[in-house]
Amino acid sequence: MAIILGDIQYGKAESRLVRIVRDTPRHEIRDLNVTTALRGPFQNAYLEGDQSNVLPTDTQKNTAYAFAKSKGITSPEAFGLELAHHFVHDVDPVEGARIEVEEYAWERAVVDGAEHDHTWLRKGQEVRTAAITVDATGEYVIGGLKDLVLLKSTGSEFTGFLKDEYTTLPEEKDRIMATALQAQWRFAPTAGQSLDDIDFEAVYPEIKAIMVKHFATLHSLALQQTLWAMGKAVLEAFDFIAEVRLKAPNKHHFTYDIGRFGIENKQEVFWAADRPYGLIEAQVTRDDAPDAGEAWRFSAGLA
Ligand SMILES: O=c1[nH]c(=O)c2[nH]c(=O)[nH]c2[nH]1
Repeated sequence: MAIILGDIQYGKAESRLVRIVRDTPRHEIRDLNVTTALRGPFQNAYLEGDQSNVLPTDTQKNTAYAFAKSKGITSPEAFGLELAHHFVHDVDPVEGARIEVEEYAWERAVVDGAEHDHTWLRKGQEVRTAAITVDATGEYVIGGLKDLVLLKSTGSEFTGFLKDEYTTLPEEKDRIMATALQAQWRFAPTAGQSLDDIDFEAVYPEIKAIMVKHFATLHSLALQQTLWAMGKAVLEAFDFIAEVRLKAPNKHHFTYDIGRFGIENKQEVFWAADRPYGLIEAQVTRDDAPDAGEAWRFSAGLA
């Protein structure tokens, strides 16, 4: 019997990085949480304590801060590609890099009816995510979001489900449907196109809008059906997106029994339970999608 070292990677997780562009009185802000992970011949660091191939995680962190100024941040995806290219192409032993980015959005404060130049309020909505991998097999970019909290107060039902001796759930023709959506989409440039041709900044709000629209407008027979509609619509809208992965906790809202107090409840008063929750997941893919390769191999699970 031999004990072997399996998969390895190492890096700096969750470098909080804020970039202000202040070339004019009207500043711009990007607020990121950056995770880097390197893959390559680092076995001897584990087996023998030999650091000769190890680019310190501290250096990886420094590189992210340096690039925030020298390369700028046009999008989480493009920033991740810059970092991944650098580690793989410029740092000799590195064979692969995985960069995961979260972005927290800010909106300008409105003061006396006008947008302020250098004061922002944190936007309370979703966190934008990106996961970038570069290695000898190719380059992979995944965009995404998480914690997009959505609720519709009608237009959702759940009936006709399988029942056995343990089923107590009543059929519901008109219910609240709510979730905190996590979605990730894999970019796959079409023929003649490269990742650099994709306008990640323009695509992000459009994907979010498509998903919100289908959540709102589909009369939902189940959260499963809603996820399918959202994922399919994104693929129909963008030929350079190959695959969408969705994860949706079903944030149950139970009609509260105020009949016990002689008060009728016509879907007006609910108990919003936080746990347990149904967890509905789906992958929606083109049947001719290029191979995902290393795209989904994760590091810190941030994105
Ligand atoms: O949209 C739903 N899907 C389910 O699978 C399910 N199961 C459940 O109890 N409620 C719901 N709602």
